[in-house]
Amino acid sequence: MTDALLELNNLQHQWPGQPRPLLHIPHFCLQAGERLFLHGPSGSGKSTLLQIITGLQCPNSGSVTLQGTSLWQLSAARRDHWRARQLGFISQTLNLLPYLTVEENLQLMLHFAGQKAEPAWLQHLLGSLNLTGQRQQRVSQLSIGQQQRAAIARALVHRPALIIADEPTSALDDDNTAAFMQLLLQECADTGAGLLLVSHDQRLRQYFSRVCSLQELQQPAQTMQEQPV
Ligand SMILES: Nc1ncnc2c1ncn2[C@@H]1O[C@H](COP(=O)(O)OP(=O)(O)OP(=O)(O)O)[C@@H](O)[C@H]1O
Repeated sequence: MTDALLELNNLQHQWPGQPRPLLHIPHFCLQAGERLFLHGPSGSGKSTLLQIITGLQCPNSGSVTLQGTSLWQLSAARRDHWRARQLGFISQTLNLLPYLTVEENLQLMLHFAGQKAEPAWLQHLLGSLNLTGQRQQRVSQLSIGQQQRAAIARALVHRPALIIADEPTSALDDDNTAAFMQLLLQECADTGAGLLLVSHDQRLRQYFSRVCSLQELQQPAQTMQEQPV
């Protein structure tokens, strides 16, 4: 028995037209409550890996196991169901609905997750992300940094077991980055969520218990190096 939250085994992926596999990860494990900062050069495959873990892109081979369930063996409907309830994903493209308000975007996420809004939690979440004044504004009327914070709120609103973030601070200033990280760490501590965050932003490394490069994940399991901070 293992209390692994996320486990990858013999994962391989090659995009059509590429001469060789982009990803080959023999073994990777993230425990519940663990916070991992993953980095690597542009184009090395970090976003591709996150798409595979979040159920958006099927790998060529290998397994992605989440809370003991093999993600890519589920039907598409059950995979969607799992994603809505257990996953909080902050993607580079944000994927908010622009014609809805910030609050409506959050309510929609809660609806998909089968949850009801807790007013105090919504207030705390939006306040922590400095979005109280934007709550009733349409996403299309927000600055890019405000949209990024709204996407963060949406990823956390249903209190997921696994939080995946792809460059979540690319449009944030220092104060908003610090506030976001404080909220994220508090959320992981409160709920025991695991966190996998991909970034080029070296300011963020200090907040993580585990830091590694994608290249290190691609080495055979017995020589894999992890670098504590
Ligand atoms: N849908 C796709 N179809 C074909 N090739 C793709 C697709 N998505 C990504 N790639 C290719 O896979 C490689 C890795 O891209 P990916 O976005 O995963 O890298 P990354 O490490 O996240 O980069 P960055 O740090 O710049 O965001 C690139 O060569 C890219 O062109």
